[in-house]
Amino acid sequence: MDPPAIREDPAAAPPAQGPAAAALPSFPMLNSPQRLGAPVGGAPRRRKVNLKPGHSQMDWMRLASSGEDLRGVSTLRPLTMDEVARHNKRTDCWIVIRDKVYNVTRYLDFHPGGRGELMRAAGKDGTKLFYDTHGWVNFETMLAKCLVGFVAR
Ligand code: HEM
Repeated sequence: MDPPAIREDPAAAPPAQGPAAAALPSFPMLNSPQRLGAPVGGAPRRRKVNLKPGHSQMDWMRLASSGEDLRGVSTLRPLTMDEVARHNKRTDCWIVIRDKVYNVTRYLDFHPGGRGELMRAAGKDGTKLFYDTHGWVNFETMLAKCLVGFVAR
C-alpha cells in the first residue's frame, strides 16, 4: 500500500514573497511617526534627534534612580522667576513646568528632542512649550529627582 500523500496545511499562509510581500503590513507602518524622517502625509513630522550611545530614556531612568545628586540643591524651597532666570546655561539649566522648578542640566543630553529644544525653556516657564510639543510625556516621574523647588507666586 502506498504511504498517505503529504498534503500541505491549506490554512497555513504562504511565505511572503514577490509583489504580495509588499502588500503585507509592516510594523511600525511605513508612514508611522515612530519612523525617523518618515514621509508622513498630513501627520506632523517627528523632530527627534539621534542621542549619544548610553543616553536612551531607559539610561536616564537608570541614572535617575542611581542615587546621584541631580538637583544640585540641598532643600526644596519656594523660588522666584528671577532666581530661575539665572539658571539659563547648558551647564546650569533650570526650567519650570506647572509651577515646579527642575534642574534639567543632566537631562539635556538625554532629551529625545535634543538639547537645543530643551534650552528654549532654559531659565523660563516652559509649560506651554512642553504641552504644545508633547503633553503625553510624564515629566513628573521622569524629572522627580531633578526637582529643586516651586515657583513662589
Ligand atoms: C519645555 C521645553 C521642551 C521642548 C521645546 C521640547 C521639545 C521636544 C521635541 C521637539 C521633541 C521631538 C518631538 C517629535 O519628534 O515628535 C521632544 C521629544 C521628547 N521630549 Fe521634549 N521638549 C521640552 C521639554 C521636555 C521635558 C522637560 C522632558 C522630560 C521630562 C521632555 C521629554 C521628551 C520625550 C520623552 C520626548 C520623546 C517623545 C516621544 O517619543 O513621543 N521634553 N521634545
